[in-house]
Amino acid sequence: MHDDILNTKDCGVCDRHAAENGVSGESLMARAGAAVAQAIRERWAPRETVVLCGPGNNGGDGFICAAALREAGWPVRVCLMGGQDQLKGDAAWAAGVWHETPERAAPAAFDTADLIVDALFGAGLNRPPEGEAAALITAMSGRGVPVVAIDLPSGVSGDLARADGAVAAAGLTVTFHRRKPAHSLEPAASLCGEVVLADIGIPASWRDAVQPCARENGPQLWFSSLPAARAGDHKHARGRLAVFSGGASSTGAARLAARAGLRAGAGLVTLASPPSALMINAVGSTAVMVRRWTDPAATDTLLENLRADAAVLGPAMGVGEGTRESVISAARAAAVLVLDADALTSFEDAPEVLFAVLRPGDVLTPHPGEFRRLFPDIAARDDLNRIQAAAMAAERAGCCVLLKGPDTVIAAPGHLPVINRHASPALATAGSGDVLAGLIGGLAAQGVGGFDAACAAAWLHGDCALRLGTGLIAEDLADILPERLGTLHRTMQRQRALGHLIAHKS
Ligand SMILES: NC(=O)C1=CN([C@@H]2O[C@H](COP(=O)(O)OP(=O)(O)OC[C@H]3O[C@@H](n4cnc5c(N)ncnc54)[C@H](OP(=O)(O)O)[C@@H]3O)[C@@H](O)[C@H]2O)[C@@H](O)CC1
Ligand SMILES: [K+]
Repeated sequence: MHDDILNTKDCGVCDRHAAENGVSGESLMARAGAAVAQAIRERWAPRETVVLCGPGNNGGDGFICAAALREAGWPVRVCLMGGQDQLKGDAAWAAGVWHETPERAAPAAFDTADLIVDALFGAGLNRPPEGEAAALITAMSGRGVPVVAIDLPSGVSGDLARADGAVAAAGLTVTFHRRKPAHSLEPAASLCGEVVLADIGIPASWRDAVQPCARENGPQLWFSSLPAARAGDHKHARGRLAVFSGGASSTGAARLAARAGLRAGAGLVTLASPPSALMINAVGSTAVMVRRWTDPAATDTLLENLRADAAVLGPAMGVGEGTRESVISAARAAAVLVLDADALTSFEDAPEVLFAVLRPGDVLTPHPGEFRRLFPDIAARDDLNRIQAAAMAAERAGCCVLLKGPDTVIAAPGHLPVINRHASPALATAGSGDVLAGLIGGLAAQGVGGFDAACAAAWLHGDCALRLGTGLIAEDLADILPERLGTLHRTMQRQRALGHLIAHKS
């Protein structure tokens, strides 16, 4: 599947696997360089182009790209950092395809360029660029013309997905075979600009050699696990969700989550309200039921009385002993727990107490600050990317962890982590996280497993935001969900029908 993400080391394994199966490195490089030239020609008319080649195979791709552009009539110059006699293997072969001696790379080389192809470093970057390399990168980005990165913008670490030194942000990045973490995780993903994935002919048996490290989120991963409403279902059969409210002055978050749970299809949603919030929640809710909740230590009894299938705890509940006690009590009930915000921060001083009561189907939804409070040692490690950090946290917590961000990562023991980029910056608004927790709770209440519920909710949440655009407020998100779910069902039906048709014809 093209939504697989591979670590750079494993991409190298795929290249070697190709060689062992009769596909040479030269052939891979020929296709890689040609794909970059093709992507450029599809986007720009011929213009003065400078290709900056580095000392490794990324530079080799640059030579091939330059030759292909020249062949198509483009005015192209090639600059090389280092001597041509130092090029090895496939890169040395590719330099021969260019037929000319490349110019010695210098910052002034870009002075007349209208387009720059960055083939300095790719997957082989092994330290922050300094000296000559940094000066070339700075000059590339200072020119102010489009930069097309081959595989990765030079200076970006493909696995850690960040740049620790100089980097030139690209308008287009053409990568090969499969995306690497940097194409999907911030801050690197934004430095890549548009990402084009090119097939370079690696045999399908690469899957015998390596495992992806993650996947991009999409309905194909979880659509079949979504509940389909059946005629004759009554509200209790469609899942019961309980959402816990804060006190009188903090009720909005829980109401947002509860409404989202209903929109996600839960048959019955109850707002468990402390006495001070009871009237406010009753007045502020219609289809959502309201139930008096007084004793944190008896939260399990309330959940059992409600016969809750899932429970959302945390949004504006307050940080402290009461919330801690409620979570620990809730974990004794049968309901799947979705823990957000204050339900996470309340365990900052003793996260292991929380992890001890969680079950595999439960879901934690921390933003980076909350993540740091629960997993300080993991968050402090600069040798891990967000995929690895979330996966390690999920193993430790023993449940699903959804680490929020523009590149939300969802990880759970036994599952390949998923990155959700189907979202919009407009989601950075008050209450949007409460809606997400409610959507997960609503799906979990209907029997969707915690990991699938988190993946589906993250995608649907983002889909609603993309549809609404700038100016959205949290209230809008859940209300547009039925329309988005309808569109998704129709799209998936069409795809299935098309799949049947193709299978039938072939
Ligand atoms: N058949 C294949 O394998 C295929 C590979 N493909 C392409 O190959 C790319 C990977 O190639 P790669 O492994 O040669 O690494 P690459 O990114 O060129 O850099 C390594 C060179 O850079 C140097 N260097 C590193 N960091 C540095 C720094 N900070 N500052 C200065 N120097 C630094 C490092 O030098 P050294 O560490 O030895 O000093 C070494 O010389 C991949 O991204 C894709 O584009 C495609 O064609 C598909 C087929
Ligand atoms: K590059």
